[in-house]
Amino acid sequence: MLPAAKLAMTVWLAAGGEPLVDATEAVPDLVVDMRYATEDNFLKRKVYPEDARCLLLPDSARRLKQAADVLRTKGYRVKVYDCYRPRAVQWEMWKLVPKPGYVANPKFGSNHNRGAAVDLTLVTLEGAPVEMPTPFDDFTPAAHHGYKGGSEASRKHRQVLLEAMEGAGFLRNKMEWWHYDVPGAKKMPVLDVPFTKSG
Ligand SMILES: C[C@@H](N)C(=O)N[C@H](C)C(=O)O
Ligand SMILES: [Zn+2]
Repeated sequence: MLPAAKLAMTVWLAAGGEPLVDATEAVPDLVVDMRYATEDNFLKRKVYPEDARCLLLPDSARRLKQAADVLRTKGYRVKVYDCYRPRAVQWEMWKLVPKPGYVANPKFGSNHNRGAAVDLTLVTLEGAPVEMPTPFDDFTPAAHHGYKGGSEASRKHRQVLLEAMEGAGFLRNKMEWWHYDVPGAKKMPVLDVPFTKSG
């Protein structure tokens, strides 16, 4: 990769805080499907630029690599749907779904706004979809970790993902099988920087 491109992979906080890193640097086989950069999301419109990357705090990226390394040995790769999310987008989400648990109140900030949360699923090593209890951002009880319905395979996959993520120190969101936070996230600053800002 060209040095300039590598440099552009890093977003520095306007206030001089910790830089966000591109998660594909830590997890080279990461499948990136940034849903909010498409119309295939619950807002039904693009709220990110088309070239939005999966940006995370270094600690989040390190933990994601740890989980991905374990999952690979079990025959899975990780596919991310969302990583860092500008706070302005959080407000757009909250206007539509003001339900804490499913969407964090932007007044306090989502851990996505801190680069300290990731929305993800499993795919096979070849990148094929793996059955989960619900589609991404299905804000119903079927998305809860305690949900006992759906197929046995979907519950097993949810559990495989959960064990890998908790093994790497992530914390589950009990209402969304796809959402994980890093511990201590709330101490990190809420951000509203673009996906491409560097240096
Ligand atoms: C909107 C959904 N993908 C999500 O990330 N929800 C959590 C609770 C959040 O907004 O932080
Ligand atoms: Zn999330």
